[in-house]
Amino acid sequence: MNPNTRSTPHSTPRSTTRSTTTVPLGDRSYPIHISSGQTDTLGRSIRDAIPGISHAVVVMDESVVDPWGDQLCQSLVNGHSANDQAVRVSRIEIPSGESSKSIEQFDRLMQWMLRENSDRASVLIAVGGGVVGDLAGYAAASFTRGIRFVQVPTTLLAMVDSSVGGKTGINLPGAKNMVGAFWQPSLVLVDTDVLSTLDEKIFLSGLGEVVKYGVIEDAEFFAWLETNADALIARDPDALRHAIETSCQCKANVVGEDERESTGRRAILNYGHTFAHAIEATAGYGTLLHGEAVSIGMQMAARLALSLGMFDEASLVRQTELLRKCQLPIDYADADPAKMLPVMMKDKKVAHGKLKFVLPSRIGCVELVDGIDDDLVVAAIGQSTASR
Ligand SMILES: NC(=O)c1ccc[n+]([C@@H]2O[C@H](COP(=O)([O-])OP(=O)(O)OC[C@H]3O[C@@H](n4cnc5c(N)ncnc54)[C@H](O)[C@@H]3O)[C@@H](O)[C@H]2O)c1
Ligand SMILES: O=C(O)C(=O)C[C@@H](O)[C@H](O)[C@H](O)COP(=O)(O)O
Ligand SMILES: [Zn+2]
Repeated sequence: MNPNTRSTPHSTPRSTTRSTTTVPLGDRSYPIHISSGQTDTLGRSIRDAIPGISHAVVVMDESVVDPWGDQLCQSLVNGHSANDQAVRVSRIEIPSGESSKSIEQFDRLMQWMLRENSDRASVLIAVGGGVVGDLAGYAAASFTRGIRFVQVPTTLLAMVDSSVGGKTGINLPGAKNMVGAFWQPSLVLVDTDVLSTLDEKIFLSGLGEVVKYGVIEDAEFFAWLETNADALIARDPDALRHAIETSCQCKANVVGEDERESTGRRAILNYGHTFAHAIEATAGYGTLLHGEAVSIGMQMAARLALSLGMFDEASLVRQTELLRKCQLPIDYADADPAKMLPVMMKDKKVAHGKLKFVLPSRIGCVELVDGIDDDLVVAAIGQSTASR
């Protein structure tokens, strides 16, 4: 584990009303507030955190408008004292699904923001999962060259990963997240109550990124997940809170040390993603959920590390069993190395034509490795199809 990260033992603590983790980025530092039972005051919290807000641009996944988006807009308008100025609220719905991380939806958003007379003082509020967070975050980074924005994540995956760290963007047909910007939010507001309307399969996909944190950085957390996977799947509030807080803390630490993925430190968050993004792009965006593709991708990466002699069989079995417990896919019968390899060469970790992989050396530790023979990569993908 990195010496700067938290080292508390992973017994499950009792939930408290609200906890806060800070993403440490100097004068651009921001809080992640994690609460439960406060969905009717989210707008109030935004007004408290961003005093003087007069125009809110609320970008919502169409599936979360009723009730979460509506509640948030209501409390933005109502939740003010006599001294506050009124807030004008512009709201737009984004079609659900990965295909909305597109140039078309980005263009639609920009044109609409202009029609709504948005300006540099407007604050964009993204309400949804990673798709809306990434798309709306990129809109915030781009409109008038950058306006403030707030992330209100509504999926487990968005709570533990995509709402934190400022990677925003959209997909190109042949490459995930290929167009975008690093643009940090001013605030992340997590309320676990919003998960009550989330489908089981989508909830479980978020566990893919949660397991990732255990493998890349925190062996104790990994062991805690092995013991508490059932509680998490049952959405036990204390287990859920602990998993979200630990994941956010890990991501906040890493982002604080390497905001723009320039030293290699942040690249560890990309564990499993070189394979996962190639699966998503070749299967067709939305065929697999991102967290599912990450689960399969981590298995491919771990098998590759095993074939290089840098990871041991027992650790691979532990990862496989934990992902199985989380009811995540561990293989992808339709994986096609011939199609995936060219897409993998579009990975953002490619530099000077060389691809780097994030590979585990043990549970709790990964390394960046380049110069790997294509045959070994093809074999690691092939094992995914062989076990069908
Ligand atoms: N920026 C980052 O650092 C980062 C990190 C991880 C993933 N991502 C991106 O995030 C995306 C995946 O995010 P996701 O898994 O949240 O997918 P998503 O945003 O597509 O949401 C999944 C589904 O859940 C629905 N939904 C969302 N919240 C709901 C709720 N509370 N109740 C009912 N339905 C709800 C949505 O309509 C959608 O159909 C991918 O595009 C991935 O690349 C980005
Ligand atoms: O925040 C990061 O850094 C990550 O890599 C987190 C990933 O879970 C996430 O899917 C991210 O969007 C991937 O980034 P990319 O740079 O490979 O597109
Ligand atoms: Zn991811």
